[in-house]
Amino acid sequence: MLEEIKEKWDEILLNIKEEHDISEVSYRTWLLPLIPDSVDKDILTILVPDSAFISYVKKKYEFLLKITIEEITGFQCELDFKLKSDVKEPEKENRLINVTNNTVSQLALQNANLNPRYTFDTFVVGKNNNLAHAASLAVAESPGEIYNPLFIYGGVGLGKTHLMHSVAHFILKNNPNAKILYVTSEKFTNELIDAIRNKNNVSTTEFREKYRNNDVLLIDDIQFIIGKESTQEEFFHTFNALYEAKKQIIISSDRPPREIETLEDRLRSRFEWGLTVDIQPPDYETRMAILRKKEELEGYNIDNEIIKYIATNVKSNIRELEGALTKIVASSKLNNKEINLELAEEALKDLISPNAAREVTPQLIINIVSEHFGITPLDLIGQKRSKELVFPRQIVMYLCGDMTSESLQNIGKALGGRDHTTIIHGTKKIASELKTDENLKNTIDILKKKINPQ
Ligand SMILES: Nc1ncnc2c1ncn2[C@@H]1O[C@H](COP(=O)(O)OP(=O)(O)OP(=O)(O)O)[C@@H](O)[C@H]1O
Repeated sequence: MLEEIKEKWDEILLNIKEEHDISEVSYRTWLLPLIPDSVDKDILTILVPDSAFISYVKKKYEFLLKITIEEITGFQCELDFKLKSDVKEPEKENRLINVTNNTVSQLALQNANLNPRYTFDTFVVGKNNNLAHAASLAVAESPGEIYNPLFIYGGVGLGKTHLMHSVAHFILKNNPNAKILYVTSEKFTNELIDAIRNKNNVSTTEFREKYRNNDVLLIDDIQFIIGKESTQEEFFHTFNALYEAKKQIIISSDRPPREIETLEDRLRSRFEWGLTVDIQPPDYETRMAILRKKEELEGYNIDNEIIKYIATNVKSNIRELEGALTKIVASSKLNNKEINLELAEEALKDLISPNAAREVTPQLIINIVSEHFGITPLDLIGQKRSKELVFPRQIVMYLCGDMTSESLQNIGKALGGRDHTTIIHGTKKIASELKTDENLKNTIDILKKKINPQ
């Protein structure tokens, strides 16, 4: 019987997918990895790659597997799920998940505050994020039902935001009317400050409605509400209201709840009610797969040697990994030169040099501030004077004065060759606004923590 089941296994899995309308990503995550291993009397043993998800696969797919096996092979059986690594050597694998028809409307994405590029299809699964990916997918399939809250933690630029948005996309695709809101903890805090002061005529009641009236609330970088008592208090009530109504909450942080020292105990324990999963830095194979995926998405055509060079040298941050690829392509276009190893080495010398590590420099501040405000470093140091650029530029001036020992001349130089009087003016302006503007204080606080996380 085992032979027949093995022979027809693909057919069985595909049948489940088609008959029960299982999405491509769920099919690849839960069903494709299942392996029929042995038959003993009427018990079929199936191998599962991850222990944390045996119970999920059982709950969601055991019945479907049983009836489909019977339908296709005539074998009436009970199923026993075993961990693959207990039986066989684990395999190395990176799965590129390709789901094409993305039908979530632009408006729904905007309302929920989602990045259209951050979906499960563009997320590369490797050993470093396997569990976080599977947990996110399980939540996307059954929001509010299994892991609530889902708490995802990991270092800078490792894909926490990408995963959170993927869950939201998936839910919106299945249910376009789902009410979903993604927000950073900075935005949550600033809106709360505004509501308490009744700025822009937003009352605390409206604030509460906005956050509590959701099917799914995604809150990013929760570590930044640490130490802010009134925000923690408000978030506590938001959490309770959503949780009691069985609405899904997904939280990200740079560390697990137990390591967020100033987090109130009542929040810490609530964060641990659901499932906590981490994302680690990617291994070499995953870095290669991410670079290839990026290459494919952007339509680049880059020699394998160059991809290997980047994957070997940029290790701990996926944002930097992607940035390295973009930098090489930009450098080739700008200098009108073919991409080769020499050009790659030159383009990445700052990133890869051993001294490039975490010293607070004007360049680091420029990079972090521009990312925070969603502008490019080139625009930030450029000559345009629109409000969206002037404000972050002045913040950079202020932070360079506060966090580095660079001279005004050097700060001006890093900011595209500006005069020292401009730097003094910008710095003073921010310092004076800081005296009265709570939102700005919160933003500067967060930027400082991003620049110097210790
Ligand atoms: N597994 C992955 N596959 C493909 N792209 C990835 C993956 N992980 C991260 N990325 C990409 O890396 C970049 C950084 O990811 P993201 O912003 O999600 O990180 P983060 O962990 O939220 O960072 P931060 O701590 O700064 O908030 C994004 O462009 C994202 O698409």
